[in-house]
Amino acid sequence: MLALRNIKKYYTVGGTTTKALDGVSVSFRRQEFVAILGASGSGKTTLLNVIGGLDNYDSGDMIIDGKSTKDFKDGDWDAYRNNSIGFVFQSYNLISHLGIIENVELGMTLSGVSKEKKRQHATAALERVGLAEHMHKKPNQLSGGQMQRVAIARALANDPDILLCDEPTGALDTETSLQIMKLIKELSKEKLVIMVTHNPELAYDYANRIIEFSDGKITNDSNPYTEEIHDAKFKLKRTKMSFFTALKLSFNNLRTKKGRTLLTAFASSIGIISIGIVLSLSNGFQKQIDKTQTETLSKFPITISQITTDQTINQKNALGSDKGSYSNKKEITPKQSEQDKAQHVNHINQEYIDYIKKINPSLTNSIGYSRTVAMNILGDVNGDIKPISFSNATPNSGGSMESAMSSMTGIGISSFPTKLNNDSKDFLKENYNVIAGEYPTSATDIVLIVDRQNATNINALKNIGLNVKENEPLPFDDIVGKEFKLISNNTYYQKIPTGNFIPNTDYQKMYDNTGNTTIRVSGILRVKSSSSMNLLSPGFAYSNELTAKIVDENEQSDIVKAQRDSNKNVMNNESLDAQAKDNLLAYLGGTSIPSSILIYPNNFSDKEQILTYLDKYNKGKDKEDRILYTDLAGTMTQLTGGLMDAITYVLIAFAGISLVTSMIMIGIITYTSVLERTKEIGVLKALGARKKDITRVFDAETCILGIASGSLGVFIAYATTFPINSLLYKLTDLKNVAQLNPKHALILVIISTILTMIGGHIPARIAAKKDAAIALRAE
Ligand SMILES: Nc1ncnc2c1ncn2[C@@H]1O[C@H](COP(=O)(O)OP(=O)(O)OP(=O)(O)O)[C@@H](O)[C@H]1O
Repeated sequence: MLALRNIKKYYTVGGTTTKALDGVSVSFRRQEFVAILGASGSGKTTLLNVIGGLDNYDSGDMIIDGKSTKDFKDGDWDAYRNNSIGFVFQSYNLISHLGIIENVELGMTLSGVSKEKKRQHATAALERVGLAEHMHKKPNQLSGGQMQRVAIARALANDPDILLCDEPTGALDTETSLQIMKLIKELSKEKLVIMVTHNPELAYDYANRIIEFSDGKITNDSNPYTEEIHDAKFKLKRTKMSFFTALKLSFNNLRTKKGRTLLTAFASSIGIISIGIVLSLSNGFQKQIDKTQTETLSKFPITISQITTDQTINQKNALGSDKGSYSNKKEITPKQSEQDKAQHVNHINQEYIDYIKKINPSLTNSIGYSRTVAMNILGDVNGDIKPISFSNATPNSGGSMESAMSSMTGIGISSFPTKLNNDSKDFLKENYNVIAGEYPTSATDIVLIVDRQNATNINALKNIGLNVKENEPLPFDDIVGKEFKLISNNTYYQKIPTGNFIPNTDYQKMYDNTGNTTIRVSGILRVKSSSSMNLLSPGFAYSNELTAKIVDENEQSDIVKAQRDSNKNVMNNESLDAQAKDNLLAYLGGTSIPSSILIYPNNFSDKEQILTYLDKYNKGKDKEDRILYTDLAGTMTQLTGGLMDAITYVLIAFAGISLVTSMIMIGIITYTSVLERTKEIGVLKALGARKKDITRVFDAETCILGIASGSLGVFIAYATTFPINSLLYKLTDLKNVAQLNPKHALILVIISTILTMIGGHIPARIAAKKDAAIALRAE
């Protein structure tokens, strides 16, 4: 059954070597009761540990059922302990946080026996040791003798072949000792029982074979046996503990230390709480910012102007950049300026305009086409006919910088888009209220835009010939209904004998011309809400249709035709390059292609779709053929979005420090738990637990702690948002700023679990590596 061949086990500590087993050779019968007697320190426990596979021998061989154990791996020893060995210790070694029945079931739990079978076997084992009625108690509710009976039941439950008892009666009184001995004697009828004892009387009374031991050697054997080695018929069933079992085991352990567990969970949740609060605040602030931006920026158009800035240009090595070291070259490097490099000319053509027209009409209510065409307009200024204009430029100053900017950004322009179709909303009606007169009814109706205080640009009023002073009120009637004459190029310009064209100066005659178009101020309009503020600049605004009409009328005029054929300015003979000529032709109404296109999206998400559509046009096109757009609202959103993100990251980094602290703390706590549970680790190993199982038990414990602290943290963070919100409401009038995103909450719990498991895993590994024999000797 079991044979030891010249087994040696030496311990060397601090230079001295103890020969705990010094060449032990002995064989045991399948059923017998062997008592091992010997002085303290003679190596009896070491022998039991070696036989039980808790300790490895240094040399020699141990043969079980004909199989040598020389080549046994860790897993084989684990399975051997679990299947073939039952241990009974002097100090019972029951696991106090498990019930009696669970203690008895533990070995079967490790070998993956089903729940019903486990209960059945455990009950039978407890009945056998006479403890059926105490089955539902905890170990600390039993007497010493009863506890030892539980330990015997535990050793029996898995039906092992060998029962190893290390001074099983050492801690019991005489009467109880006798009862236990009787029980063990009974068992020896069906099993091999090897018992270490200091009590020769008990040994002689009960055992049928006595082996005397001294200094690691057998000195006497009352009933020796020589086994003939047959072919190996030894088979092992591997043990396997599921993570769920580990969880249950750890959960029970934590339950017995409720206070400490709760405190630990709370302490380690502080990191999660702070991150939770940071996230909910930044989340809320971002929502507020987005809301404000949607209100103010959603109506801003996407602009496609003829000259624009390429945002993608790499500005790292740009001229004047302050990066890198000083050059020591004795020469200079010519470079294009950043602005020049980034400048991109959009060649807007009919193909592109057709492409724009195909934008899904549900995404935009209006598309504006602004043109740089000059309007030849004459007005009656107190009986005098004079040229007037609808611009906001300072009178007699020529063009303004402002209009160049606004054509790029789409903000503060003076022409409004007309309805795309009957279903779409009217741009003016959507964004402006009439405060005098009416909305335009035809292309030749213009309107005066005023701000919330009814103020408008003084230059606009001066430019139509009104004699106004700053802050001097003007009645609506002075403006509403006012009429001007739009003069066609052929009337406005006259050809002189040199072949050049000059504007006519006989204004009265031109004014009276019957072919003129009449332009009327139909009404005064005021911004409706902050969202439409700045769309049209205060001053006169006219429809896209009006400029289209002017171009239509003048495209074939004499001056335009002449200008088309000449590379010089037909008015003053100045030489023109291609771009200047194009500009001049556009000014005279010679090109139907608009100078800029403004697409007004319905909302932010529709805008994204429009941008995707516009990007699609550029796919596969050469750089110079690409048409770039400006999305001012997008740029601004990105800026503020980036800022909020940056602040959030910094705050999370700070809060993260406390998370790391809690991770270290969990590590320390798990390590303490490992120390506290050393005995338990020993017992688990004696029952056949693998290293993996021990790691699992502690990993499971940290997993529970991690989930608990994560959930607690998230809950406290959530609860804190209420007082924070009421405080912020008092301070800033902003409602419900702090909002914990459920997704974030879940991620935080997961992070907490992972971090605590990492923190606890190292102590768990230490626990797994603990030597079982040493663990069981621990006090
Ligand atoms: N892990 C160890 N490291 C060093 N020495 C050890 C270790 N374990 C046991 N020993 C030594 O081996 C010898 C045998 O110890 P063992 O516990 O087997 O004796 P024992 O006969 O069971 O003693 P007792 O009857 O007092 O329990 C002792 O001298 C002990 O100091």
